Amino acid sequence: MVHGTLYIVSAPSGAGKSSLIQALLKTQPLYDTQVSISHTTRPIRPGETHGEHYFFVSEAEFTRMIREECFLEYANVFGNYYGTSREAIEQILSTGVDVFLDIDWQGAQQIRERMPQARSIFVLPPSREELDRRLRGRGQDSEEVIARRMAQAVAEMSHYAEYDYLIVNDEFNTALMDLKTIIRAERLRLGRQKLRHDALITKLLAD
Ligand SMILES: Nc1nc2c(ncn2[C@@H]2O[C@H](COP(=O)(O)OP(=O)(O)O)[C@@H](O)[C@H]2O)c(=O)[nH]1
Ligand SMILES: Nc1ncnc2c1ncn2[C@@H]1O[C@H](COP(=O)(O)OP(=O)(O)O)[C@@H](O)[C@H]1O
Repeated sequence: MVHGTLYIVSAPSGAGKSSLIQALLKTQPLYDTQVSISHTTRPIRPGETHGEHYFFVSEAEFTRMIREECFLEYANVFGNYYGTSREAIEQILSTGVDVFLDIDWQGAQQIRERMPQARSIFVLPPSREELDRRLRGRGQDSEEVIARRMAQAVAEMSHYAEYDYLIVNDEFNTALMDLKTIIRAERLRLGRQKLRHDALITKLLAD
């Protein structure tokens, strides 16, 4: 069985990474690509569903999961804990499915250390003004929260050079095409193709 690829996607809040991942998933069958659902101690927002956007847990539960080494990575982001379940990821990858992690730069660093074969993608907005517009356009945050997010965005973006790929999400469909191109190229790597086309290669090279 060909092992799936783990993709890390990071971006400052509002750059459009959730929109890109969701649009990508719509074009890929579930047996090819899935997105990991993180655990978080952040309060649930209106419109969010437990087990769909996140698994919303208490700090006591999160601390227990850290102690029992349930997380492949975890980090404190904007004062709340977020973590990726080790068991879920390993199980999905072992069935040959590619998995996307929407995580911050701290989580990305931990994954790179533990799974050097993972691929990482950073998404940048086309300008600070546009990032500000997109945050406001979501209609989700107060003026104070937007100012805080803009400051945090600069801190997150300062880590862009640690990633394998960089996408500027200006025109949405172009950025989506860039994301699909990365995945397609990764699937065409020799190691993966050799396993996938083992029978064909054997036949072609037979005496
Ligand atoms: N390290 C880590 N970061 C995560 C995880 N899940 C989400 N994040 C990051 O936490 C940040 C806040 O996410 P969220 O609460 O959904 O808020 P929003 O994306 O800013 O609206 C984003 O940068 C996410 O990429 C995770 O499991 N691990
Ligand atoms: N290329 C784009 N052009 C214009 N608006 C965009 C683009 N990509 C995303 N958006 C919008 O920007 C807002 C933030 O996108 P979202 O995917 O929630 O960001 P993130 O997950 O990075 O926080 C959303 O309202 C989304 O519809």
